[in-house]
This record gives sequence, C-alpha cells and structure tokens, in this order.
Amino acid sequence: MSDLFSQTDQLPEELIKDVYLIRSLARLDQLQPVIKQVITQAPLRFMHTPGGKRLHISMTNCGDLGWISEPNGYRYAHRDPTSGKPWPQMPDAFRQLARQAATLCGFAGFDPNACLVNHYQAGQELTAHQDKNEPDLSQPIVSVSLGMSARFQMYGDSRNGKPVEVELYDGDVMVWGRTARLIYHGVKTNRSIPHPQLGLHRFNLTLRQV
Ligand SMILES: O=C(O)CCC(=O)C(=O)O
Ligand SMILES: [Fe+2]
Repeated sequence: MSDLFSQTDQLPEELIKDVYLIRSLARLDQLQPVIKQVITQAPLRFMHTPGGKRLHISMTNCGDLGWISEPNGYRYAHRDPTSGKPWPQMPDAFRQLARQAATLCGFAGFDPNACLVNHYQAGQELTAHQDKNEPDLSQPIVSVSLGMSARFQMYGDSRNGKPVEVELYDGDVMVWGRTARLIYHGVKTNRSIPHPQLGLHRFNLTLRQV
C-alpha cells in the first residue's frame, strides 16, 4: 500500500445498508496542499440553484468533469463556467484515496473522474438531496471529510422523516452505493467541533465516476 495514506487498521463500518464509514483514512497534511492547488486554479464559488437561490456552501471541482448548478439545471461540465478553462486535473492523491476506500467497501474497480470540493464554515449546511446526475448509478460515491466535524444525515428514499445521523471528523471517509446509491443525505455544521489546524472550516471531497 502506498505510504501516502494513513495505514488505517479501521475496517469499514456499515452504518445502514450499503452505506459505509471508514474512520481516519485520509490525511489532511497530505491533502491540504493539493486542495490549495486546485482552489488556486479554480476558486471556490457560491453557485445558484435553477430557482435562483444561492447555495449555502461554496464549491469547486477537479477532474475531467465538474458538477455545476446553473439557471437551466444541474449538470456535469468539462469546463469551469467562471473561467471557461477545463477544471484542474484530478490529483493522484484524490484518485488513489477514493479507489482505496471504495475497494475496502466492496466496490473494486471504482475509477473516479470527477471530484466536487465543498467548503463549509460553521453554520453552513447542505440540505437533503440525492446525488443523481451521474449516468452510471452502479458506481458508488466516495466522500472525504477534512477539518472541523460535521453531522452527516441519512434519510433514505425520501427526505421526510427523521434521519440516521453520524458525526464525521477530519480524515473520515464515507462510501455509499448499490441499494443506498440514491439515498437522500445532508450535512449540518451548527454544532461542529473546530479542527486544530483548520478551525471552523471543513472541506469535503465528493468523488464520482461520471
Ligand atoms: O459534505 C459532505 O459530507 C457531503 C457532500 C455531498 O453530499 C455532496 O457533495 O453531494
Ligand atoms: Fe451529496
């Protein structure tokens, strides 16, 4: 195994059917400089929903395709609409980590070509949604938490009702797919614990095969 990543002896924990959590798999000291490079090339920005509302968190992308929200809907685009340039390349460190996490959770062969980078400040939330803009739903989602803690909420097939919640900390990696691929999920940061280096900031990498 590459020494780029922590030699975690944590096994994935199945939180609900087909949703896995691997604690402390990712290392901020390895990933933070790489995130900085991505953000320098494609700055974080607040996108707007098709309805015209500003999203609560700022985002950017790297990889062949980037997820964007614009007046005529959500889609994956080859270019950053802000600059007109292709998104920054997918860093090897992101790709390798995502492949390692997916394999540990039984999704061998996952090969992400799109990474959404989300930035949260304390109090900013991601409301319940499905990740459903990807053409091949047999591929899982890999989601990497860095920085302050956050409450990840899993709703299931509808966003009504009480979610199952888990507190995510720096380095934790979630993987979901198969029967859970389209679950509604959201993130709250109103009770987040600061991180020693990043304080009340959180970065989340969402890696997808598009
Ligand atoms: O920030 C997270 O933990 C989840 C992010 C997410 O659900 C998304 O980017 O679609
Ligand atoms: Fe999501």
